[in-house]
Amino acid sequence: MEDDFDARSEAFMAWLKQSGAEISEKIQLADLRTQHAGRGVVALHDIAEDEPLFTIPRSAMLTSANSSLAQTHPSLLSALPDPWLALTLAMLHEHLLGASSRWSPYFAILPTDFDTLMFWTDDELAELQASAVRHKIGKEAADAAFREHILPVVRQHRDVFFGAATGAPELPDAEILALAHRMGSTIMAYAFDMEPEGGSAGKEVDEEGYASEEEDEALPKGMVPLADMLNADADRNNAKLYYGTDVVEMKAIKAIKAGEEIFNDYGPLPRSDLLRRYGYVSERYAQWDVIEVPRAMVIDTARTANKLDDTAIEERAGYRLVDATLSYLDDHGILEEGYDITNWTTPDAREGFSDELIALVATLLLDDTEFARLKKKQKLPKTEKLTPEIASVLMEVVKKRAAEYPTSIVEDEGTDIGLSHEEFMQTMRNRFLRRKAMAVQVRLGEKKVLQKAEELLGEYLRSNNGTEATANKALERDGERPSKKRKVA
Ligand SMILES: C[S@@+](CC[C@H](N)C(=O)[O-])C[C@H]1O[C@@H](n2cnc3c(N)ncnc32)[C@H](O)[C@@H]1O
Repeated sequence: MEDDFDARSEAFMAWLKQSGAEISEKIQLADLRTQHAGRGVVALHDIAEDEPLFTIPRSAMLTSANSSLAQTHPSLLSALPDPWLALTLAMLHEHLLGASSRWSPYFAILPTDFDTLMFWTDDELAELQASAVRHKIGKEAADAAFREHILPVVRQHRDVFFGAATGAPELPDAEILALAHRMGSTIMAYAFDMEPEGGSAGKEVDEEGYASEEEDEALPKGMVPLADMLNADADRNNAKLYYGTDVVEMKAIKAIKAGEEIFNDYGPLPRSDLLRRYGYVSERYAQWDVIEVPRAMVIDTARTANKLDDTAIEERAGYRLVDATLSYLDDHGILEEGYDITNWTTPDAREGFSDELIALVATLLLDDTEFARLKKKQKLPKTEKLTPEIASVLMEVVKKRAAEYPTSIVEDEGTDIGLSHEEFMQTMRNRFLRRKAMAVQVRLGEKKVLQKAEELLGEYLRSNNGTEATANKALERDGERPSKKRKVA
């Protein structure tokens, strides 16, 4: 490779050691560009489980509290509404300081361009077809936040950001915003949540130890040099960052063989979110792919199945086109913008659907008397098992959602099957082809979740006589309900 890639890696490692980091002789910062994975950390020798890989002093981390701006103008940072914006401004200032920044050798190895969805063109985004991730990119929201909170601060404090203070020439608004996006996106893909000593204290985690995205967003962010050079590949994680008082420590959590890559854990993300946040996809994340079905689609489908009128719908679901009212389901925390259908690990059709989605459909399928009884008891329908009526509605939703994607699984699979390594690298070097290939993986994963849903719901309905059950629903509502009554609450 003919650029200064290796020289920058070496300068970074030397700077890190001077900053007080202790780094095991058994690991190396490696050039993984032939795998299209930038830099990564690899084992040079066998490493035992629990062995320390490196220790970074908290003082070497780039946090808003450690930054140069915090030393000279702390009020500019404390006035910002969240930790992400504070670190964005601190990093923007540090970037303008250039060679005078304490972190300049670190900045020299951080990315300057990204494949995260924020930076895709409309044509590139169109390759994601009907993926719900297109509505979650947050580009406008980030842009609005930078215009409201970053740009005015930089403009009002020209003397802090430009000229003699930093050595940087004054920049036009568009360039300041572009820099803010670059720093903001670096934080999204590289920063760690700065947990207090002892790990995830204070934040609520699920049974697998992951906090919700909202929970994570509230934590202070910090850039941890070298810890953020670890790539991730779903469940291949073999190292973990531990938080001490003055240092953070990366330790092996499994035995690692010489030559193997050392991986962190970015979480159980569907490929859509991996692409949105980190700008890459890998087949191993397919296990966490989801398809989101919009609430309105579920409600419309259930309403048609149960012939509910608008007043009844509004009372049950708070669904009104103009003015969403608080409703029974909303009060019970059931109403979400959309519902994720997740991948199956068993042949049980019920598995991929959340309790909230089942509760929504089940409530909308109740007749008036059942609904009144449920409301009186302030309960929700039971959601442990599917019923043929619920399965029929879900089947219809799944088919409607699948119809929103213009190409089939077979067509998508034809686009990138059997690439040689050279062809793969060729694709990866071309920005449009690379992004298209990643978009195809995302949309294909979502279609496969839908395909599985259709297959398992179909099997369930065939063995539970679902079609007949749906047809009976209208009769039931007209008072000809068969005597075999389903207990719902
Ligand atoms: C925390 S950084 C890891 C270091 C990064 N490779 C670098 O060179 O700066 C996260 C970024 O690394 C890349 N990355 C991480 N895991 C990867 C993988 N398994 N395959 C390809 N790229 C990966 C993505 O670009 C991601 O946004």
